[in-house]
Amino acid sequence: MTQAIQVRGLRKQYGGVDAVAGIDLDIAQGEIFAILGPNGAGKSTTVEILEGYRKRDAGEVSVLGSDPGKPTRRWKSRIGIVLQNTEESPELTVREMLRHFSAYYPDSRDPDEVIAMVGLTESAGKRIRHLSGGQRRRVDVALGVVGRPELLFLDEPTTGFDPESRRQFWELIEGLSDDGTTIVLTTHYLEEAEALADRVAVIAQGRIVAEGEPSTLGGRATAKARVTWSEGSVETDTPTETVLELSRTFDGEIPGLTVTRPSLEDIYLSLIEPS
Ligand SMILES: Nc1ncnc2c1ncn2[C@@H]1O[C@H](COP(=O)(O)OP(=O)(O)OP(=O)(O)O)[C@@H](O)[C@H]1O
Repeated sequence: MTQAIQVRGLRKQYGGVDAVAGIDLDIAQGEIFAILGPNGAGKSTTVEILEGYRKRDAGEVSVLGSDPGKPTRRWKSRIGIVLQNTEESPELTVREMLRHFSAYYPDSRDPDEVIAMVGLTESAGKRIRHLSGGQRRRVDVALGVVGRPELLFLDEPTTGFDPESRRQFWELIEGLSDDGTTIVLTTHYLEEAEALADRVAVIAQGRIVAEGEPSTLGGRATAKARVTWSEGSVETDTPTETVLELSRTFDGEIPGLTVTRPSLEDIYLSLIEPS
């Protein structure tokens, strides 16, 4: 499988303190990869190094086959970036902004198509300063994808989105991924990582503490299940058997039955606990 991103032994210090303390990463072409971790864990520093915005102190990094420490114009045009706070021109309309930026790229998407992709068709003629926070975020995303990037970085993309907008955004990202775009996102929403990511990495104190598919991260798939019903609750390795027994006891439907395994959030919280 071709790798979009390869990182070995990445390190970055600020004032003698480790922000990134030796990270290895392999992200395949076409993958949706989520980077999770508490505030200050080193996510943004890592991503900014991959984007070519920050110098590393040590380590080998390859992004789309090039060293992001020596970015070329051509390489930059193959990458889309959606930062946490994009500076936009408040007096331009959404359509003007997109048209303006699309001209920078050799193979850009049609601005109106991108506006439709992010659900802003009805606001295309509005000035940016008249948009809501969530709508501005959609403009950020539109600007990130207008250049038809092979690799898209999204830094906390759905902060401030209402639940419906978030779901629409997830569909947009899945569509981009189906078209072959590699996507790297940081998020504090565990359900977002679960819904979108093929793989996740959890970073804590500058190191990767777990990596894998959301469904199996940290032994999640093999963890004990909790069977709860109206009168009790047990943890068990054999929930099916427990449910069958209960069903016999109740002679049919079990009142208030739920069977759960640890959520991604449960696993995440246990992984980032200070040891
Ligand atoms: N320019 C800088 N100068 C000095 N220290 C910095 C700088 N940028 C980040 N740091 C420090 O490096 C560490 C990692 O920060 P980073 O922004 O990478 O974390 P993060 O995981 O992205 O956090 P968040 O979830 O809050 O965005 C933190 O301790 C932070 O204070």
